[in-house]
Amino acid sequence: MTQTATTQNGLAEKVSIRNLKFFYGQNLALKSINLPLYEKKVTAFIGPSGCGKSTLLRILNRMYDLYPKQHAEGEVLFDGGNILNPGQDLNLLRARIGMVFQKPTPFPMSIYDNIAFGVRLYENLGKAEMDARVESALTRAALWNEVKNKLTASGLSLSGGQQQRLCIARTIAVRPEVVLMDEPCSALDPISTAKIEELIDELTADYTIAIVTHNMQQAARVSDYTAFMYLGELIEFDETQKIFTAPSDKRTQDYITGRFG
Ligand SMILES: Nc1ncnc2c1ncn2[C@@H]1O[C@H](COP(=O)(O)OP(=O)(O)OP(=O)(O)O)[C@@H](O)[C@H]1O
Repeated sequence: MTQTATTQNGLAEKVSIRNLKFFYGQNLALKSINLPLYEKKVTAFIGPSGCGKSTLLRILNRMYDLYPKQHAEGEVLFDGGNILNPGQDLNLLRARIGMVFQKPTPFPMSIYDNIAFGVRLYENLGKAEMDARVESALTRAALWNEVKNKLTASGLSLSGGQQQRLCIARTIAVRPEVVLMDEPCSALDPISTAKIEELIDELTADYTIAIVTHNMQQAARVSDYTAFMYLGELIEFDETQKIFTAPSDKRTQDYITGRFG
């Protein structure tokens, strides 16, 4: 049973980040961040290089656990539980909070198996059910028509833009609740970028999405909420339209108008 807190503005907080600090060794990279991710909304993280956007995203599915000497303090509440707790089941967490990386990273296996591989880790589906799951994930990721006749071809044989859509299909095939995207279009041409942006728009019907982007226009186009970060701090969080038309903080204003960063 999913529990989600509803806030005063009527939106449900799928993830609540509270007093979050993050350390690389002794270095404090995030300074007490407080932020909601609203359910079935897209939240963009923007800010100059090194401000902590990727660090924040990687905390949300405990990617940092793979590295010694990195640790987080505070709370990241996901359906009421703190995912930073040592007892958190990381496999389960990563099935529920999936991630798409900057560079498309298909597995060196067939298009079909790229999708089925992750599903098999969590579910024991029969052939017909798995076929249906693969088709629906590829359809949701707007890739089915391009690959339906070559599902046994290697995922690596696809173009960069197709590979990124394959990675998105792979992520949603395990039916996560939250999808994290770390600059998902930075390695793509404008047409593939437009496809991914359309896809993000469609996915928001079912998923809560957090996206890191350097591209201001992209943040303005795809997100409902925007968090502006600077030097490890969250400077401003608000509706995207407000951030881009009437930000409260001068540093946000300077950044979105290209005065620094
Ligand atoms: N593996 C690491 N070890 C030590 N410090 C790190 C490591 N990764 C990031 N940092 C530091 O943490 C801070 C935040 O980095 P992060 O990559 O999260 O920023 P970012 O906003 O995503 O930057 P960019 O836009 O350039 O990707 C920076 O000061 C960076 O130098």
